[in-house]
Amino acid sequence: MTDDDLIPLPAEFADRFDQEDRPACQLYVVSPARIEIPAFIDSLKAALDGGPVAAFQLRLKDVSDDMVLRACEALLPVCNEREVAFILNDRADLAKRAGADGVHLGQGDGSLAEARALLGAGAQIGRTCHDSRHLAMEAGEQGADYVAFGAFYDTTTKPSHYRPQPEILSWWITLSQLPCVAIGGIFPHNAAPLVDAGADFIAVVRAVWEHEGGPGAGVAAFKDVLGW
Ligand SMILES: Cc1ncc(COP(=O)(O)OP(=O)(O)O)c(N)n1
Ligand SMILES: Cc1nc(C(=O)O)sc1CCOP(=O)(O)O
Ligand SMILES: [Mg+2]
Repeated sequence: MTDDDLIPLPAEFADRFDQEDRPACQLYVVSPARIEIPAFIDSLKAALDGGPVAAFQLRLKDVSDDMVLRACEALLPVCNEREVAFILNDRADLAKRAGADGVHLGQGDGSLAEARALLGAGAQIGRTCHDSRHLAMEAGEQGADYVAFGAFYDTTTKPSHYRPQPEILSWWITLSQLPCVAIGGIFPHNAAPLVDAGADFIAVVRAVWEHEGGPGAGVAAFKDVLGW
């Protein structure tokens, strides 16, 4: 099944969920693919103290399981102290061992049902859905806690040939109460169309970690567009 096979919602469903009840869009900070512990502990503290951050994702690539677990051990307390959700990327098994608040799973990162069985009802489980309405509906049916669409803009962090339009966010929030995340090439200057379209979260890497003023300034720069 492709998105072309989807039947449009009947008009009477258009205001099925009262959008007034939806919380304002929040910031979801994703780590660089490589970090140095312990130096990154202070970088994370600076980022999380730069403004209200709802969630932090540890997204390490091409490192050992031991390194991921050591990073979790160092960074989880920083998030816990600030009541920021700690989400581990890719690996439900390591999320369980580390005591993470949840896991983000791409389409090739394993089944949502298995992750739920492992992590329990209280865990936050996110699913990458690229530009696909079908994948998002499937993720919702399979028990995801949020769906992520992207990449909305060009990004060197994770080059992607998927390019959703902001309208997919508006479509999703009309259809589902499950939160949606917008990701990919998002900076303060280009976030407004995604916020306006209904993103519950905007997820960012370079906007925070490559900000010339440091990660705290990177987070603080979202102040106006997120209406803090
Ligand atoms: C919030 C969020 N959205 C999407 C992704 C991408 O996940 P995935 O497709 O598995 O790619 P990798 O990040 O694992 O390279 C994400 N990590 N977080
Ligand atoms: C991790 C990730 N996932 C994407 C997706 O489209 O699923 S885009 C992306 C990278 C986001 O990094 P930046 O904010 O630096 O562009
Ligand atoms: Mg992945």
